[in-house]
Amino acid sequence: MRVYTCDEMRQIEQRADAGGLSYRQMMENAGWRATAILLHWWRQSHPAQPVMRVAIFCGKGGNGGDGLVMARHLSAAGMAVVVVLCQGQPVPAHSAANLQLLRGRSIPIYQLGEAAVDQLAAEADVLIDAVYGTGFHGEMDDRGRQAAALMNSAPGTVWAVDVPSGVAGDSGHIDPGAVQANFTVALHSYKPAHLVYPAAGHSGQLVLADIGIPASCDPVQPAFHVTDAQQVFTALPPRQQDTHKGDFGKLLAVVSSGDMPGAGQICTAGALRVGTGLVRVAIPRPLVAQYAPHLPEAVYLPLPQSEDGSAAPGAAPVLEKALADSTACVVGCGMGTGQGPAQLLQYLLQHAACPLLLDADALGILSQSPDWLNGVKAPLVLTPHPGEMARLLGISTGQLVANKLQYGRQFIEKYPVTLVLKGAHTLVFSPGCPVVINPTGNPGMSKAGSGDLLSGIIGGLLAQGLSPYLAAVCGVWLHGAAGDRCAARLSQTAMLPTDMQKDLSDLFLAHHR
Ligand SMILES: NC(=O)C1=CN([C@@H]2O[C@H](COP(=O)(O)OP(=O)(O)OC[C@H]3O[C@@H](n4cnc5c(N)ncnc54)[C@H](O)[C@@H]3O)[C@@H](O)[C@H]2O)[C@@H](O)CC1
Ligand SMILES: [K+]
Repeated sequence: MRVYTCDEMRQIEQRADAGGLSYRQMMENAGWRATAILLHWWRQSHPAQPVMRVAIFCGKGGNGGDGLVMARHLSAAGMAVVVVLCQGQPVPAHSAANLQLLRGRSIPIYQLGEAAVDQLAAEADVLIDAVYGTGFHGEMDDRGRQAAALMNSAPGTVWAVDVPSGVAGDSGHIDPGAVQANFTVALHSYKPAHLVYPAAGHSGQLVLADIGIPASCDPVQPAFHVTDAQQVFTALPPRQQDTHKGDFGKLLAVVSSGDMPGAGQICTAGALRVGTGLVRVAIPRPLVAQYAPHLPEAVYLPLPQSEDGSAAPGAAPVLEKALADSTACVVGCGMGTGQGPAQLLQYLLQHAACPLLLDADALGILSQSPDWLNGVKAPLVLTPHPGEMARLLGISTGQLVANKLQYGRQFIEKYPVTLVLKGAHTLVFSPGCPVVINPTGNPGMSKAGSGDLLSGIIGGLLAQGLSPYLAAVCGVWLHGAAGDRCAARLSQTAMLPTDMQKDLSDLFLAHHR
């Protein structure tokens, strides 16, 4: 799946133009393809109504030019088209030329603010948002907001060309007046804002339009990447015949306290289900009897327990031998945030040579002392949800969510870790790598225990020798894909993280692993 930034798109278009596909032709192709897609949808969804009433809201740039091309083709197809110029006359020559082509045809052209426009918007079956595209920056001006408000309040279906107006294609910043589209026709490639939530929620259903640009014009190292099954199963080598458990890694899981025994159990199961050779579980001693019947494959490292049910202060040295013998370590799931767990985390950060995954309570402890990340030798993977990430940064969850890409990038610049920022379309940030957008998963996974399973999956892949970046990217994809299978089997409402273990095995079976 192609995802290119607005800047990359400009370079792609430059290369296409230099290669002989003119800007004017690209605009013609964009308007023509978007028209074909719209007509196909209309004829499928409204078979008894041959004439669609369309109001096309055009800005002054290239996006508006696409709208003007659509006006010509929709009118030629017999649709009742009106054009509303929202920012006066088009500026780029190829947009202006397309306005010129409309003169002399029976297509009414209005200026935004004319009395008839409100009524036309209210009567339109389809409203086309061609106000701003990849050139949008900053805040919407009054006219942009006025056009967006008309489209958003109209009863018809809103189709956005390229990007819903008011949504910044790269950062995903959403202007308060932004268009809420039912459909968005993305030109040549998806833009980050189509896939990164909450901006993605403004696009409605996405349709990708080929506008004739050859793949040779695409960037060699794009800034974003969307994971697919092929990448995951290439990174996970098949298990060879002549192997033993030592070939598949040893994971140390430092997890659980008295009131959260399940978190560590789900994490451990996740690690085992992705094929880890050996999982050692360090938990407060009284929990061992609870765990063992459910997870007989695990090896237990009992820790002294404090009164609050978590590991007691002074327990850390118990980990020494197991840590030295591990190929990865997961810390946090349900372990508590008191003095004992804080000491365990600090010990692991100071002593681990193997990759270390920090989740849940480990992130809670870390938010009190983020400087603990300085000077850590072990490769680190952090798996916060937005609330945990906001606490780590000392900002509100709202601030974080509105600017996920910016905060994620800044964080890995400050601390060279692999950051898995969880949520719909989880993001993975890792130094020197493209930002990865995960396409799998569904709202049925928004349940306690889901993150613990993910930690176990990524931890297990780390233990088997995948790099932090690949372990995170593949782990997040597998977790979401198992969730999608589970939702199809049990419903998003009823599915549980523990159910997803079966789907994880089905997923491996389906890919002959
Ligand atoms: N460059 C090309 O060759 C192609 C461009 N195409 C279309 O052109 C779009 C990009 O065109 P443009 O770069 O002209 O820009 P846009 O059409 O996205 O932006 C419209 C105009 O609004 C201005 N603007 C941006 N932010 C504003 C704000 N906050 N307040 C007021 N005005 C603001 C921009 O400077 C621009 O003049 C693409 O999204 C796509 O729809 C397509 O026709 C395919 C080919
Ligand atoms: K638009």
